[in-house]
Amino acid sequence: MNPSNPDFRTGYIAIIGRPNVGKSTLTNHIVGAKVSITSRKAQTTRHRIHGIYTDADAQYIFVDTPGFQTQYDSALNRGMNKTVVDALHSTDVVLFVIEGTRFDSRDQKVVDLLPKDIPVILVLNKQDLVKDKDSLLPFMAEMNEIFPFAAIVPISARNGEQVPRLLTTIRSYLPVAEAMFDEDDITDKSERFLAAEMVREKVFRLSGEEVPYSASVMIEKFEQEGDMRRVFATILVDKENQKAIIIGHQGSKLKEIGTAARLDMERLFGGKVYLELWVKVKGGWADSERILKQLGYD
Ligand SMILES: Nc1nc2c(ncn2[C@@H]2O[C@H](COP(=O)(O)OP(=O)(O)OP(=O)(O)O)[C@@H](O)[C@H]2O)c(=O)[nH]1
Repeated sequence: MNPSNPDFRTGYIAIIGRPNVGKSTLTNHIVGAKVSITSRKAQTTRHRIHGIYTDADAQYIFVDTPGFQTQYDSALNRGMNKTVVDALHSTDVVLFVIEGTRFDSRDQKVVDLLPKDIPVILVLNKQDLVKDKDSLLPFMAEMNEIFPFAAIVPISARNGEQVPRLLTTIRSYLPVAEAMFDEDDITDKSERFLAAEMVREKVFRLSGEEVPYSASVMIEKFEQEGDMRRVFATILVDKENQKAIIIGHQGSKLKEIGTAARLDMERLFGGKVYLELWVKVKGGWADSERILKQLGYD
């Protein structure tokens, strides 16, 4: 127990919601560092990521679940949905994020997964985009009919509006317990994992619509010598034409991806990074359980 605060609380919080509602943006805003990746494209977060935020009264340990996949059915997506469900049952509070004052059939699919034995807070994100503020109260009343939410909190993850209130609400559902992580721990994921996420984010951001979500990144080697890190990574794609897009004219796109990823790594790791990237074609990997295991999705 924290002797200076006998009511200090610590707990796990899962964030769930269909793709693109702003789950990563919310985690990043609270945790204050880029541990999870955001992108305009849906389905960019595949791993469970713990973001940790500690203040004088509580330690919030966030599990950022992957977007609940309702569209495709491959080994990867089945694994992702299982991760979502597992994450929910090992937490103290679940945040269910939806957009503004919209609730559609994809959100309903997520509601069907919500646990009945853990408090679920409904987060109405992107309030900055809601024009008709009068629609909020009736919408909240409607939402109360579809599930016994512990609380409903409208926020804007992008500008941080009402996020402190969300934290206070979450805290009231966390158990009284001492902190589990050092105060400046941002994530329990390894630098190796974060390096792969950063490369993957740049591939999505910089190679445009032609490269689908099947692109993945394997770290072949990660070495550290003092403050200097050497990262050797392979970008795996499905098809030859995707490989050509990622490499670009005379390697210009790959260079752009590499530079952007390296700068992000240097910022997060706090030291120089040497990054070497390759691109390989690996047909049909999304359906191969063996390769998924190698990549760490089990
Ligand atoms: N206007 C506005 N945009 C937001 C807000 N929160 C998130 N966004 C945007 O919505 C898009 C999706 O946000 P993400 O945080 O990647 O969404 P996600 O739910 O983690 O998505 P997946 O990883 O695909 O499951 C991004 O372009 C964000 O900038 C908000 O409060 N207001």
